[in-house]
Amino acid sequence: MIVLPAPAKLNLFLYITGRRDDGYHNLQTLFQFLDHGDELGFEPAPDGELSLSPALPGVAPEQNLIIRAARLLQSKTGCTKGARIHLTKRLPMGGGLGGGSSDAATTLVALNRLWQLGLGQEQLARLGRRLGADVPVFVRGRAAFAEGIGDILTPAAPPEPWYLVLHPGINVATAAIFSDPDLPRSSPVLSLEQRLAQPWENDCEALVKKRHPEVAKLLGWLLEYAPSRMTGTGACIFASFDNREAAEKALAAAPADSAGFVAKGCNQSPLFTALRQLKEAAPSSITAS
Ligand SMILES: C[C@@](CO)(OP(=O)(O)O)[C@H](O)COP(=O)(O)OP(=O)(O)OC[C@H]1O[C@@H](n2ccc(N)nc2=O)[C@H](O)[C@@H]1O
Ligand SMILES: Nc1ncnc2c1ncn2[C@@H]1O[C@H](COP(=O)(O)OP(=O)(O)O)[C@@H](O)[C@H]1O
Repeated sequence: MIVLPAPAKLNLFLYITGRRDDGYHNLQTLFQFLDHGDELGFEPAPDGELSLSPALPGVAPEQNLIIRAARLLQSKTGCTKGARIHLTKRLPMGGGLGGGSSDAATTLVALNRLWQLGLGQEQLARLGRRLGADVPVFVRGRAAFAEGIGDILTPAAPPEPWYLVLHPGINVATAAIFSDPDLPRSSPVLSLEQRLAQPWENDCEALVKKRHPEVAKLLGWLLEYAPSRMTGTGACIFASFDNREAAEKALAAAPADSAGFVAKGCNQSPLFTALRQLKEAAPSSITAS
């Protein structure tokens, strides 16, 4: 069995620069990975069989991005091999941490190798884009400044601090935020250098705080410790710290109705770190790109 991580991401900043004819929005956002996330195990199975265990509560297997990624790979390549996939789910769903997208990306990368399909990263990222706007950055595995709908990527190397990530115990539906008339949609298009030099903000934050007072309350609490923001369309918020101990200390004091974790920011995805380690351990069974 191949076991690989599906790390979380943070949107260190997120600006909405316009609405497109297809209903999607153009963004300027900075993605960074965390050394915390889901974990997936992959075993070969015969006759194109695909199974996922355990099932995710509230998500039918055929709707799960893991099965959808595997089916997309089968149908695009005509591959008749199958897989049994085991999921250890740690990331909250609808938390703005990209868990579903990361699961899909890890599935594409892992099955490309398990089934020896030989697709390149570019092809996998293009397939991933059909599953979700956030999938390509996880397939590429490098911290990035993203434009377009989040899929036009320029590698970036922001500082890699320790983060405290807190979840207020509610889920935010990405589509509901993007369809709200009150969402600001007219941030200017700036260069990466200009964006990095300005204060880092999230255009979705004020609206999510208004719709979900739980997010506003928790953010108010965290701001007492360190500069804090929301990731993606929420519901999770994060603050950066110089060291792990300071982040752990804030976590220990967090309100009882929140949940959270401490993790390190990573400009290289833990998925690719794990693939390299696997390659070093057994060069013939798996290759990292
Ligand atoms: C905005 C972000 C920032 O990371 O939010 P989070 O989901 O992580 O919170 C993501 O790009 C989300 O990516 P992902 O979750 O893959 O989005 P998708 O499944 O493709 O789209 C969900 C819905 O969000 C809206 N959407 C998404 C991305 C985008 N650039 N413009 C949009 O308008 C669309 O209404 C779409 O129906
Ligand atoms: N493997 C998966 N993990 C998480 N969510 C999934 C998965 N497959 C499908 N979904 C659906 O995608 C939605 C968004 O999930 P997720 O990526 O965790 O949130 P976000 O985009 O806010 O970070 C979930 O609410 C769920 O309905």
